[in-house]
Formats: sequence, structure tokens, C-alpha cells
Amino acid sequence: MFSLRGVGRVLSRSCWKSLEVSRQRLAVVSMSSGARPRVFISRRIPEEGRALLAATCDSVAGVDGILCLLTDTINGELLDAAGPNLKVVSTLSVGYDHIDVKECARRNVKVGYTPGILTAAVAELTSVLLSPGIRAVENGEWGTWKPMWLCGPGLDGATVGIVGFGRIGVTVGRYLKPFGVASFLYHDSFQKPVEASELGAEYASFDELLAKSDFVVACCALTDETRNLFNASAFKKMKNNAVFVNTSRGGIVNQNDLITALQSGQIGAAGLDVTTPEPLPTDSPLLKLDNCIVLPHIASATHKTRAAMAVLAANNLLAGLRGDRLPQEVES
Ligand SMILES: O=C(O)C(=O)CO
Repeated sequence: MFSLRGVGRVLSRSCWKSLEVSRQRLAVVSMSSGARPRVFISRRIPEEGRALLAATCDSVAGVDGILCLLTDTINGELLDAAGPNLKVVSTLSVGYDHIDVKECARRNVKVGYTPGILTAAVAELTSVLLSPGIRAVENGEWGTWKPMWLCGPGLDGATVGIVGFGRIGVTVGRYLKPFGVASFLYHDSFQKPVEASELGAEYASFDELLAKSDFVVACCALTDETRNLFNASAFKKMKNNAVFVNTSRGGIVNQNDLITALQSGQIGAAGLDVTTPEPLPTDSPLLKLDNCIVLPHIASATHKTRAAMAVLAANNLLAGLRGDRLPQEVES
């Protein structure tokens, strides 16, 4: 049986807050078979999802399923502590780079995630970040109106390069098209003619996309291939006034290289919803730059989206406990 004490130790090492708080979030789900599987919910989640799980909560002794967040590292150490009873890990996120999917598969632990339902919210925020704010207002630098002060590229007539042309990347393009974007370029591990045709987007090599785009929007998952993809060499290939936007994962960017590129004028500006680490330390140079805006990983933070994510994560968990295929299962 899964020892909660053991889990608490592993989780706190992985930045899960206090075990005492987490303990209150344990729920036990009665299954129709009469068995009483136990699940661990790592943080307070929207009521819509919690209610699905907590209806028959009656014990905190161990778990058969874990409902986790993108900030929880699910690795071999945690799976060891969970032991052989664990059937399913359900993450309340579309990204699952925090989960060792291969290790889960090796142990027959299913992994669920929440794709699709957060696409619109993330695409919406990504579009907003294309006009990075500046600190002039807060810093008292807002003097008289000046014709050339803080100008940047506009979307009308611009070339937008989307790196990672999945659900979110395509939706970003769809949202931006009415602003008069002249051309869309996309880069992904393979060409996607169907999605591209809707936008009239052209496939480009990574280097070509960087060189031609006025806006470079990163919408790709964090994988071994994309880790540190945006590094000094990538920023050197971008236009000097290009705006770089990242709403995917901080790990796809070499953050020190980004800071240098922003400080030196190698690129024009950046809008970031994700950083390394998270939370970003308040003394990070990123927060001192006029040409960079940083948001605290809130791209999917609408009530509707988070509630839908919670329901899907709960349903993934319940399906895994029943031994069924998950509504949204990560393929290993
Ligand atoms: O779902 C994710 O992967 C996020 O980053 C937050 O919505």
C-alpha cells in the first residue's frame, strides 16, 4: 500500500508544499466494483473536478491514483514511494514534461493530461504578449509624448513565425490573422499542410523562420529536442526589432542568453508567461528590462478553462482507477 508519509517526503523535495495541507486534499473514490481506491490531489483544484473525486472520500491511508500539477515532479523516486498500487497519474496540464512517462509506462501506470480545453485561453494570452509592456509607467519614465519612444513592430503587414504548430500554435495564428498579418511561417518536427492551409502558413526551417519573422512565438512542448532551443545562436539569427513570445515552458529558452539578447538589442522585446525557474526570483535581470514583460504562468488562467481542466483531470484519474482507457491519455 502506498505510504502517505513516504509520498510526503518525496513530494516536499519536489516542492510540494506542506504535507499537512496536502493531507486534507486526499480523497477516496468509491468504485462500482466496491473497491475503495485512494487518490492523492497535490493542490487545491477547482471544485468542479474535486467534487467528482471527493464524493465518497473516507480515508487517507494510501493512494491508487495521483492528481498532480505541472509543478510536481513525477519521477522514479516518487513512483517507488507510490509502490505497485499506483494505477494512474493525472496531471492538470497539457504539458507533461514534469512526468517521467517512460518510467510510468514501465510500471503500467497510465498518464492523463488535459489537451484541447486550454487552447483558446493560452492562445489569447499569447496574442496579448506580442505587445510587451514596459516599465516606464511604474518607473516614472513616462514623460511627454514622444514620436519615436518605445516603438516596435505592429502586426499589420508583419511576418509571424510560430514554433510548435500544434493546437495552441494554430489557434494563435487564427487569432492573429484578422490583425492583418502578411505571412505566417511555422516550424515543427514535421509539416502540417492541413492546419497550414487555413492560415496560408508556410513551413520554414527553424533558422529561416528566425531570420524572417517580426514576431517569433514559441508554442512547442518541452522535450529533449526543444530544451534550450532559443539560445544565443537562435537570438543572433532573429531581426534586431523582433519580438519573442514564450507561453510554453521556460526550459525551451536559455534564459541567460535571452537576457543578453534583450540587453544588447540583439532582439527587440520579449513577452514571457514562463521562465526558469518558476517562480522567477524577484532579482532576475528580466524584471529590470524595459523591453520585457513577465507574467506568472497564467496563460490558461480563466475560470472556465481551469474548471474544465479539473474535470478532465478528474475523469482521467477515475478512468485509470477503473482500469479503462483515459479520456486523454499520454501515449508512451
Ligand atoms: O497546462 C499546461 O501545461 C500549462 O502550462 C498551464 O496551463
